[in-house]
Amino acid sequence: MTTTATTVRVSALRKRYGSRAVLDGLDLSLGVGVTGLLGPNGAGKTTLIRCLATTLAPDDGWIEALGLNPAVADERTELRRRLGYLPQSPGFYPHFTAFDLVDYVAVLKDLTNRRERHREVRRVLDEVDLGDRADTKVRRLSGGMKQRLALAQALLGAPELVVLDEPTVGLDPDQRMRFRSLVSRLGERLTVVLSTHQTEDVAALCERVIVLAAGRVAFTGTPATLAASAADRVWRTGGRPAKGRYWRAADGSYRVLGDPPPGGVPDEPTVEDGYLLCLDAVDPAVIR
Ligand SMILES: Nc1ncnc2c1ncn2[C@@H]1O[C@H](COP(=O)(O)OP(=O)(O)OP(=O)(O)O)[C@@H](O)[C@H]1O
Repeated sequence: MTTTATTVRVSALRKRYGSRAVLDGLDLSLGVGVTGLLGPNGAGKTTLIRCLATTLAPDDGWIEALGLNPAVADERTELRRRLGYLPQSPGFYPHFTAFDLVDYVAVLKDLTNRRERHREVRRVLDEVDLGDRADTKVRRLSGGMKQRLALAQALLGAPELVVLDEPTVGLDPDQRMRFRSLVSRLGERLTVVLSTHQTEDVAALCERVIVLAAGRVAFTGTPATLAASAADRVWRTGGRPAKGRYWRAADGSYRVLGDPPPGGVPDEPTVEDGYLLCLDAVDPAVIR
C-alpha cells in the first residue's frame, strides 16, 4: 500500500438525532485511494457520508476536505464543485431521460458551456456502460441501471473526492466487476469513500477499511489486517458444533467463528470474519 497525503480530516465529529448520538466524537483521516466504510445497520455510515458530502451539518467537531471547511458557506460551495456524491436513495425524475438527468446535475454543478457539458454527460454515461441508454426514460431503466446512472452523475466534472453510499446495491455480478474496475481506477488519483455491507467489495478494491459501530471507529487499517485479526478464530470441523456461530459449507463441513470446536482445524480468515469479530469486541449495549 502506498502512503498518501491526507485529503480529508474528521475530528471529534458529533451528530445527534434527538437524544441519540449517531456520530459520537468521530476522528478519522483519509487520503487518495479507496476507503471502505463498513458497519451494521444504524452504525452512522450514511450520516458520516452525508456530512462529508455537505448535505448534512454536524452538531459539533469539524471536517476539512480538500483543504476546505464545509462549515464556511463559500468553502462549502467550492467543495460541492469538487466532489461527487452518490446518495443511498437517489431521487430521480422518472420522466427524464438518462441523458437529461445527468445533464440536469451537470447544470447544478455549474458546467455552463453547453457543448462541453454534453460531451461530459456522454463521457460519464459511457464510463458506467449506459451510453446506449442515454435516450431511455429513467422509469424504464432497471434497478441496477438506475444505480449506474447515479454513479454516472457522481463522476461529473472530474471530482477530487468521490463519496458513494452503498454503490453496488442492485448490481449484477458482471456490473459489480465493472464497478470495481471503475472505482479502482478512480482510486489511483482520487480520494474515494464508499459505504457498503459487501465485505467482498472491500476485500477486492479498498486499500483501507474503517469499521463504524455506534458512531465510533471500531477498526481502521487495511482489509488484510482486518482479515488477519480473525486468525485463530476461524475453524473447519466435520461435526455439527454444539454452540457458537457456524454454518454448513457445500462440502458438508462446518465453518465456525469463535472458540475452537472439538476437532476443529484453523481456516483462512476473510475480511468478513475480521469484521464480525471486530463487532463482537464492541460493547453490545452500544450496538442497538
Ligand atoms: N433524519 C433522521 N432522524 C432521526 N434519526 C435518524 C435520521 N437519519 C438517521 N437516523 C438514525 O440514525 C442512525 C444512523 O443512521 P445511518 O443511516 O447513518 O446508519 P447506517 O450505518 O448508514 O445504516 P444502514 O446500514 O442501515 O444504511 C439510525 O438509527 C437511524 O435510524
